[in-house]
Amino acid sequence: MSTNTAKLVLDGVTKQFATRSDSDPFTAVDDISLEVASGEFLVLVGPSGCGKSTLLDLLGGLTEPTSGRILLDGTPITGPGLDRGIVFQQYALLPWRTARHNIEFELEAKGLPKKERREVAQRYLELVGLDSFAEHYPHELSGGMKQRVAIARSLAFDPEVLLMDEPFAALDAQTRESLQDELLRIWKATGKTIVFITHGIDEAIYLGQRVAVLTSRPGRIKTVVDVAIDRSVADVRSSAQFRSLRHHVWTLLHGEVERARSTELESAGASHG
Ligand SMILES: Nc1ncnc2c1ncn2[C@@H]1O[C@H](COP(=O)(O)OP(=O)(O)OP(=O)(O)O)[C@@H](O)[C@H]1O
Repeated sequence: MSTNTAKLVLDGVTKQFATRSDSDPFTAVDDISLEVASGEFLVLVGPSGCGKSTLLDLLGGLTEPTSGRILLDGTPITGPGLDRGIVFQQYALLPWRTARHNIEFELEAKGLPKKERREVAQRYLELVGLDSFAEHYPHELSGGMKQRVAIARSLAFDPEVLLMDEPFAALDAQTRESLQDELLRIWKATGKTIVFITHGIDEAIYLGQRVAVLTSRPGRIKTVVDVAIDRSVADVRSSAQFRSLRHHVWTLLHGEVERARSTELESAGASHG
């Protein structure tokens, strides 16, 4: 049930897709109920195809639930809105605009006057450590820098909720780790509510205050794990607490991956039988 402090409430959310044949619709997300508190960093982790992106699309208002409801500050989400910023795996920057102008472009749509656009873009370029690359075009930036611009662009809108769909998946390990640190710093500085999707167990535990583990098809909430670790120690990922949580989440996920594999084998066997 919803509480006053919940930023997002998912209440019995199911999403089905029509299939080509006359058979039953395909259930991608099944009866998910979950609350995300204001200012919380929640990570969704689950096996491939379990409905993570579908869930994020639902939160973004890009698609509607078949049943159940999603509330933002107590009001049902009916479509995309400036109160939610989405960061995808792909950078989606305009190639003919500089980093600065990519950020300013979206603020134009928001109707901000020129001077203010410039100031806001500058602030967020600084926040993601790219002020000296402001006049560079996307092709002159590394993958990590492009993703920083994409994050800065989303933040510049000042959305209350940031929805991130595997934003660091395409990056090398070092860049990913430094962007994870940067995101945590930004989250602490801005107090945004973040819903972050990943395949990576380490990434989930490193970033999340809570990690929601999804089941394989259809996607349901298997468990929500509280990440109570001491983040002030050096090399958090090597700490005993971190390793124990990693093992816990790995065990939960591994069971789901095995289950998905045997279901696939069964249906392949049935269709050949
Ligand atoms: N528009 C659609 N029409 C039909 N089926 C869809 C549609 N979108 C997603 N699906 C199906 O729903 C299931 C969940 O997809 P989704 O992309 O949400 O999973 P995911 O957990 O994000 O996967 P991955 O981790 O591999 O990115 C998949 O089986 C997918 O084929």
